[in-house]
Amino acid sequence: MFLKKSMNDVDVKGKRVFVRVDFNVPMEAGQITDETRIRAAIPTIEQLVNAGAKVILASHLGRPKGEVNEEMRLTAVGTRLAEIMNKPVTKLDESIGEAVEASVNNMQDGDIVLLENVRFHKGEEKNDAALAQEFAKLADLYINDAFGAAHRAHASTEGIAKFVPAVSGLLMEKELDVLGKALSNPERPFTAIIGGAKVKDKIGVIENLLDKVDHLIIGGGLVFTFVKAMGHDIGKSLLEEDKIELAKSFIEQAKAKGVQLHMPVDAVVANEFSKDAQTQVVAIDAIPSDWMGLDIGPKTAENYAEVIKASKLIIWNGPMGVFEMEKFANGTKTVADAMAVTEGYTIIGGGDSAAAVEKFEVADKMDHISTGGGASLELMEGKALPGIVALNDK
Ligand SMILES: Nc1ncnc2c1ncn2[C@@H]1O[C@H](COP(=O)(O)OP(=O)(O)O)[C@@H](O)[C@H]1O
Ligand SMILES: O=C(OP(=O)(O)O)[C@H](O)COP(=O)(O)O
Repeated sequence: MFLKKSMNDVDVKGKRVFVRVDFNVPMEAGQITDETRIRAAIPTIEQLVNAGAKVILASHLGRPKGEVNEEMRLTAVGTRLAEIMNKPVTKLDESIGEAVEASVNNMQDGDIVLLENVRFHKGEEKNDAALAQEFAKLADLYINDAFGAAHRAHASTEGIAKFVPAVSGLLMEKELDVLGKALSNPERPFTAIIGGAKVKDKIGVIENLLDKVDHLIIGGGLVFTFVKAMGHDIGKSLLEEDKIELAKSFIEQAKAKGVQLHMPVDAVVANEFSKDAQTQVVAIDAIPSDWMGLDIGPKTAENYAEVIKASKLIIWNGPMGVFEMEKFANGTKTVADAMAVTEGYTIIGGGDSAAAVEKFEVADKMDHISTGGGASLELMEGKALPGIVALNDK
């Protein structure tokens, strides 16, 4: 149950509405390479425009560390947004100050202004109250629609909510609704697939999931810490030495809790981390000492696909191998294809798994692709997200 006030609960006509969105899109040479996050915010923006609000959009882009960085301006995002909306978007070069206030004062109902990258100010990530008040000055109402940044307690995601009425946007509600429902009352069998490289970030998730899922599938770089915990040599594969004991305890806990923990039976190993590396498929207990595991093996991939096809709810976060390189893409592709055909409800937890389903052209077969990687992980871990906690209660 979502107990926070929504933009549907308030009157926005004629109001100056500060909307925090997550326009943190990948860019290459000044070009947006994936506009999913812009498109995901459109329903909120459209509804506000149609209701006669003055729409002031704010976002971060990248990690400029509190300084102006020409490559991290939101100019290209503003241009693209105007094209998608088929409507002018006034992109400003600042996010606070007199010039911004003057532009906002000139807005007509239904107009859209896009502020500059809020992380050009040091106070943003420090959640500085003075900066939050500068943002609040611009607005009669605050809407947080930045699900991807909801796990950050920053001036434009959390601080501002102390100084102006604060409600959630449509994307935020949809993300919380889908992820919240899936986790609070899951259809079973419920399967979670955790892969990728960030052992530290994901170990907490694994622990939390052991209380919720029927099947836990582990792959990617982080699986080798588990393989090591099982007593096998892993050669030069990725290892988080200080997490071996924890991995052992998870294997024990999974048994005790009746969770089926699925681990690789084979792996694709390489003599170096390169797209041109020599490769071979080996049993998981036979990784040669000078080689590294860069993908799950074909038998493992098939096993995982079977579990996915027999599940009613599947959440996937993190690739099964170094899928960016052809030779190590099979595990991730096999999982993506199984996600595409399963009758279960499929959720992709942002980040590289979202990129993978795009790459393997099955994105349109997924039931929900979250716009937040870190945010959906923290939600799965059962953590409260500061950007949501800060909103007004219903
Ligand atoms: N066996 C592996 N060894 C090293 N890196 C891997 C391995 N498997 C996957 N990766 C890498 O993990 C990265 C994604 O990890 P991570 O950031 O944790 O996932 P996500 O972005 O989905 O949260 C990918 O770039 C992928 O190449
Ligand atoms: O891209 C984001 O996170 P994600 O890669 O975990 O989905 C969000 O925009 C948050 O960005 P941040 O991790 O720099 O705070």
